[in-house]
Amino acid sequence: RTHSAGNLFLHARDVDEQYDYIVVGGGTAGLTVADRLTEDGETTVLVVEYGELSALTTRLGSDDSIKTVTGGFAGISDPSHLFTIQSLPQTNLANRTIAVVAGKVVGGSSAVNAMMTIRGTVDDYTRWGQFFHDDDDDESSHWSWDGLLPYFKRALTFAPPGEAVTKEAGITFDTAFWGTAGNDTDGTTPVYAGWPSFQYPGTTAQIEAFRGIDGVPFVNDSGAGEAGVYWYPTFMDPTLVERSYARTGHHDRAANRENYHLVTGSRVLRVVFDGTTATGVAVVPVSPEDGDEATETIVGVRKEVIIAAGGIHSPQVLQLSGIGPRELLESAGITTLVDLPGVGQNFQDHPILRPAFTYNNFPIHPNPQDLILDANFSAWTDTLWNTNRTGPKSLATGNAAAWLPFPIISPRALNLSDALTTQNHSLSLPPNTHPTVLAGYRAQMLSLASALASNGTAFYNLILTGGATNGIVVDLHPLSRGTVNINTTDPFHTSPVVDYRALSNPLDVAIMADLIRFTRRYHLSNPLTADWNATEVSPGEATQTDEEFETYFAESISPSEYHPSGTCAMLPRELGGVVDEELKVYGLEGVRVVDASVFPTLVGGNTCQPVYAVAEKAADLIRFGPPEGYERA
Ligand SMILES: Cc1cc2nc3c(=O)[nH]c(=O)nc-3n(C[C@H](O)[C@H](O)[C@H](O)COP(=O)(O)OP(=O)(O)OC[C@H]3O[C@@H](n4cnc5c(N)ncnc54)[C@H](O)[C@@H]3O)c2cc1C
Repeated sequence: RTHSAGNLFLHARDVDEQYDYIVVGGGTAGLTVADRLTEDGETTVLVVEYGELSALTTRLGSDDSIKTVTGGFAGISDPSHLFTIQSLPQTNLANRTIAVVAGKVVGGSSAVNAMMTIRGTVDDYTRWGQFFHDDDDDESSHWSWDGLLPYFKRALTFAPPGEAVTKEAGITFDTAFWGTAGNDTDGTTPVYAGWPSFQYPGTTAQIEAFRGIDGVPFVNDSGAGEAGVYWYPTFMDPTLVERSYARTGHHDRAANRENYHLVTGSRVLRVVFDGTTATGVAVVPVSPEDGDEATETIVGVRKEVIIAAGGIHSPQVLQLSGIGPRELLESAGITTLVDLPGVGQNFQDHPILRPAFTYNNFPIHPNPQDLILDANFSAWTDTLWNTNRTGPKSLATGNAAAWLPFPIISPRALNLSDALTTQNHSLSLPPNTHPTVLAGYRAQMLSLASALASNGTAFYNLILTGGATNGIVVDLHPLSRGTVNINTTDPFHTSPVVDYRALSNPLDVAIMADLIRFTRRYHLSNPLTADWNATEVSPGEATQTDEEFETYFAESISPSEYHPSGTCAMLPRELGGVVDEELKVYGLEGVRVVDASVFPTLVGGNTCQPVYAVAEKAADLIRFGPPEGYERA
C-alpha cells in the first residue's frame, strides 16, 4: 500500500531489511552517489530522504516552482521544499538572526537553488590537498584541480549557448573543460550545464567596463579554474528550458533499477553500530501517522552508510550517533562513540554584501527594468516564452560576473595578508575550542593569507545584471567560522543550533570594506562606466573608514548565500578533521560523509557544481578506492 511507484517507498518499514549501501539524504550529493553505485545493476542502495518526491505526492501539489528557471528564485517560493531554521542571534550583526535555508525535497538544495553553475579556481582545490600534504607539491594529493577535473566533466553535460546569442552577447566558452551530451556510460546525460537563449545587452557592456580597471583578467571559460571576469552556464535542460538537478539528472536515471530504492518523508535519526562498525540506520517518519511516532525502523547495511544530509544536517546525524565533541554530546545525554571535536565546527558560508548603486543615465535597452517599464518589451517577452520558451524568461539569475583576486581589489592586499599570518587565531574561535580544531583553523588562515596576496584565488564576486542597478557582492573567502551543534536540551526532536559567528575574525571587516571600496571604483571612478552616471545609494559617501564599515555591515550583510559547508571537514584528524581523504569518518568503519560539509574551505564560487564533482569522485573512491599511486597521508 505504500509502494507508490517502482522502487519508491513512503515508509521505512516497507523497505528491504538490508542493503549494500544506505545513503542518508537524497540531495545533490546523495542522489549522485546512489546513481553511480547502482549503475552496475547489482549493488543495492537505499536512499533515505527527509523530503518528498515533488508532484508524486498529495503533500506537494506540483513541482512547477522547482522547474521554473525564470528569474532564478522560483525554487524557494514553496516553503514545503525548504528547511528554514533561525540562526542564533549574531553578536556582530546587531543581534540579528538569519534564516538558514536548505532544500528539503528529493534533489535537496539542487532543487531550490538559483542555478548558477560555477566551479572556483585551481587554487581552491590545491588548498584542500595541501592540508594533508604540506610539501607544496600539487601532485601529492588526488584532492587537487587535476584530481577533480575529470569529475567536473563527468558531473555535467555542457550544452553550448545558441549561435545567435553567443555572437550577439559575445559569450565565450571552451568545451575542453566540460563533458558533453551522451558521454555517460549508458549514453544518457546526467545534469545539464545549459544556457538561456537571451542575454541583456547591458550585461556585455558591464563586462567590458571592467577593462577600465587595470589588471582585471578576462577568462574564456568559467570551467578554466582561473579568477577573472567570465560567462558561466545555468543548471538548465536546454530542450525543456527547465531546471536540471540531482532529481532529473540522477534519481530519474536510477529510478527503474531494481537495485535502487528510495524512501521519502523519512528521517535518519542516527547511524547504528556494532562497536565502531556501522550496521545500519535508525529511521523515523517525518509526518507520523497515528501510532507511528515512536516507531523507529532499523535498516541494515552490509558495506557502508554514506551521510549526505548537507552542511547543516550531516553534523547533526553524526552528533546524534555519538560522534562529535565529547563535552557537547555529554551535555545532550548522548554516549560518545568517537570523540571527534571537529564535527559541527568550521562552519562556513559566503557572506552577501548589498552595496547599492543606481545608474542615472543607463542607455542600454532592453534591460531588466524594461520588463516593468516597457509594455511592448514585456509583451514580446511573454510571446517568445509562450511560443517556444525562448527570450528573457529563459534567463535565471544571469550568466556573467566578476570573480576577482584580492591584489586587484585592494591596495593593502600584502598588509592584510601579513596581518592574517601574524594574527592570534585563537581569538576568532569560541573559548574552549579543541586544540585540534584550532590547529586546523590556523592552517586555513595561513593558506588564505597567502591567497590574499595571490592572483590564483578569487575573493570578490560581483554579479552583473545588465540593468541600471548593481547586483550583489559576495565575499568568496570569509575568515570567520561558525558552529552547527545539536540542541542539548532536546537533541532528537529539534533542529540543529546554527551560529554563523559572523565577523568573529575582525579581518573580515577590512576585507569586506575593500570589496565595497572596489565596487565604488568600478561604478564611480571608472572611465568606462562614467557616462552611466552612478549614484551610490548604500552604504553612501559617509561610510569611509573600516570602523564605519563595521557599523554598516552589522546592519546590512547576510552571512549566508545558502552555501553551508565545512562542518564535517576533510582535514587530518590533528587539524580537527572529521573525514580523511577517502571521505571516511575517523574512528569508524563503514561511514563516509559526501556533501558540502566535507569542504575544508569554501571555493571561490557557488557550491553546487563542486558538490556534484565531489560526489562523482566519492562514487569512484567507494567503488575503486583511491587512484593508483596515492598513499594515505
Ligand atoms: C536557495 C538556495 C540557492 C542557491 N543557489 C545556488 C546557485 O545558484 N548555484 C550554486 O552552485 N549553488 C547554489 N546553492 C547551494 C547549492 O545548491 C548547495 O551547496 C548544494 O546543493 C548542497 O548539496 P548537498 O548535497 O551538500 O546538500 P543538499 O542538496 O541540501 O542535500 C541534503 C539532503 O539531505 C536531506 N536530509 C537532511 N537531513 C536528513 C536526515 N536526517 N535524514 C534524511 N534526509 C535528510 C535533505 O532533505 C536534502 O535533500 C543554493 C542553495 C540554496 C538553498
